[in-house]
Amino acid sequence: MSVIITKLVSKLEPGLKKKAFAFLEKLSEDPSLPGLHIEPINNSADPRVRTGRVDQGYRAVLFKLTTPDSVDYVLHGIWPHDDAIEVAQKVVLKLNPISGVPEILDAAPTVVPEPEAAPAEVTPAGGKTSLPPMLAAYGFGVKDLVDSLGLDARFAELAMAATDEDSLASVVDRAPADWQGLALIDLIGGTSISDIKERYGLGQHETEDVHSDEAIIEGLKRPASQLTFAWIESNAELERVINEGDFGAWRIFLHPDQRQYVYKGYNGSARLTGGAGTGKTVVVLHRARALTRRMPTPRVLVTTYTTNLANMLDRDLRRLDPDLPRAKNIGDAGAYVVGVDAFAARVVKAAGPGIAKAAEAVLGVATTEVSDRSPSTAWADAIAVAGQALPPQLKSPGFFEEEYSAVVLPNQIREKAEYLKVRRPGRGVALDRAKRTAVWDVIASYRATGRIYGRLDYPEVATLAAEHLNLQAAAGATRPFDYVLVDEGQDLSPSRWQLLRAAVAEGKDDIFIAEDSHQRIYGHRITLSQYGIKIVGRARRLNLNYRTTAQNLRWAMSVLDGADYSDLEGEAEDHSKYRSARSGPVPQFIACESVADELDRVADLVKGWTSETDVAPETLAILVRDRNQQERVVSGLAERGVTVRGVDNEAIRPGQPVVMTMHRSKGTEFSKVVLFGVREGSIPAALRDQNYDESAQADALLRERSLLYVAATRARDLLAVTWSGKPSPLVKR
Ligand SMILES: Nc1ncnc2c1ncn2[C@@H]1O[C@H](COP(=O)(O)OP(=O)(O)OP(=O)(O)O)[C@@H](O)[C@H]1O
Repeated sequence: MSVIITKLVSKLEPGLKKKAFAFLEKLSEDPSLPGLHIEPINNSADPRVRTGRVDQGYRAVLFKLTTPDSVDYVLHGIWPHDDAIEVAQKVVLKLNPISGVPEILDAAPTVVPEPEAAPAEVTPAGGKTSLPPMLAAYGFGVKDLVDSLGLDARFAELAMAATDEDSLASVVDRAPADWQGLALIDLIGGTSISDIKERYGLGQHETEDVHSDEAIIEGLKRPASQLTFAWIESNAELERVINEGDFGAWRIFLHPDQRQYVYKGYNGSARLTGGAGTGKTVVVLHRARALTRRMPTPRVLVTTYTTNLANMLDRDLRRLDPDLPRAKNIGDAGAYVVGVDAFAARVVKAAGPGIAKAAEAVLGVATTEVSDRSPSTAWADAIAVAGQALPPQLKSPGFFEEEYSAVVLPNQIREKAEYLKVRRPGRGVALDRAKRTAVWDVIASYRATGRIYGRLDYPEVATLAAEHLNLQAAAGATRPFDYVLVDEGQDLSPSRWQLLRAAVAEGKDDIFIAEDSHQRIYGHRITLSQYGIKIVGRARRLNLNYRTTAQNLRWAMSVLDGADYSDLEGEAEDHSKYRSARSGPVPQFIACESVADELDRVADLVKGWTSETDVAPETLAILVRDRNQQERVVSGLAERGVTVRGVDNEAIRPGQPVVMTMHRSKGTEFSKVVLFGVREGSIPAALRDQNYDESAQADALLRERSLLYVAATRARDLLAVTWSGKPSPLVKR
């Protein structure tokens, strides 16, 4: 006996959650328990309908499905007693005859809201013309939607009347079933009807009896059904779904594409691209669980660039499955979640004196002093000490960081003679022999200082760790992991990739990478194949944005317009395919006269938001370009009577709206977001340190665009963009 829930369960009123859980827990134990009162209803349109007693005032409406193998209950929802009886009398569970997806429908005809008036377009002369319906312009008619896909006829009519993406998104919001809304989004995204049918498993079962219990149970297993219906594996899982509401939906109701990437076996490394909010992290987490559940329990590394994000992955993996086996130490069976630099440091620490061999190979010195990190001024100091022969434009810490991490470390260059000969593909700035010699002098000084103080920088630690694992493997040791999963792959530098390559042997499902090159805010463009990670045809894409409304997404994508991005295999990236399943207000743009004025306006905005009922203050955020601005906003708002919390490395805590840098906002999400100080000169920031090369400048500008894109896509519902003086050139209205 199982309980099958629908998404409605995650939308229960707070006061009802505990009781709903107790009811469903008992139901899955034994439906005949007397307190449950599972009873049929007189004159119900569907004889399988049952009601059950949740408490004195509330009743659940269920369908009882009986097959030779089991008796299952589908929970439709929970309502006050009289409403529940009314619902129970008229609802019917049956297969949609065309799509083969089970649907819960009213037997009585429904009243569908009238289509919204088509938005009007203002002509230059000031007159108004109506826009043509959008789906018709794409060549689709009601017949395609209803007869080929099986969409509800009234819903299809509404969809046909939509004249642009926003009005279509608001129609999608009212879809009678999730798959119907998503099919529309796919259609305007250019997916063919036959591909949509395949993706959602539609229309391949036309001969089934639409009312039989067996056919309905089979239908509930199809990809389209799994967007709305779910079998509950355990009471603990049920409790989590009920308690966490919409925010927990990702744990249960995967999109068919997401599901495929979670469970698919790959003949090697694979890569998943997708815009912000398309569920890449969701796939990484589910896939990590699926891999960890293989028998015997394998060793699974889940990693990403920053510690903050690794902590969030760790928390969410626990939320997804608190019982998942966890590895305590590197090399133990179970899931091991850690930031990539912390992983490198642990490998190096665990090696003890054994790290000397790797240090000899990478740095040319068999040091074992590897626990301290270089200060952020180390390159500037080395340039000051040993950079006299450098041409002025190369006196740049940015140049050295990149040269060291892209050329010197990955090639294990230890001496000047090696550096004079090394190929530097992909590096913009050309270096003749004299320049190379001058550059090497600085690198040698940097290394010498590191040795004196026993310090290494992060890329050095990663390279040492990679070399150590490779040396051990060459001596016959097994690599520490069976599977590696990487989130935010676009931010990793060559030495981190070398480390991850060294952490797992080449083989089936060895490395799974989620990435979005539009969100690269650290590091430089690289291609994976250079570091032994071969994707070869195992790259896939997610296009549906679950987080951001269509209106906010459109603005966020306008920030990327006109810039060239390429993915981790060097292919051009296109953002025009991303679509949102949600609709909301257009972003607000607030031009201010001065910073004081901007703070006044933002204080009013935030006061308004926090005064609304049902708003958890920590779901509101103000995102800023840097730490100074963060402090200014926190104190400026405090002076205006608005208490907000500046968040740096610590986790977000409940109770107050959050102020954080755009960098720190990576991977987070909020209901309402202000992008503060989006003015000329602030973003893009003045790029003083990138003057050594045009391509470095262009890359730095790309990262600035990405930063604004990352920040803009943190908002689930509302986005406001403010500035004082001139707006950033990236702001298009
Ligand atoms: N199948 C789903 N059902 C419901 N919500 C989902 C689903 N997939 C993703 N989401 C929600 O969408 C939001 C974005 O998901 P996620 O963080 O995985 O996206 P992402 O692609 O990693 O985003 P980013 O690159 O911006 O960090 C989250 O709130 C998540 O809960």
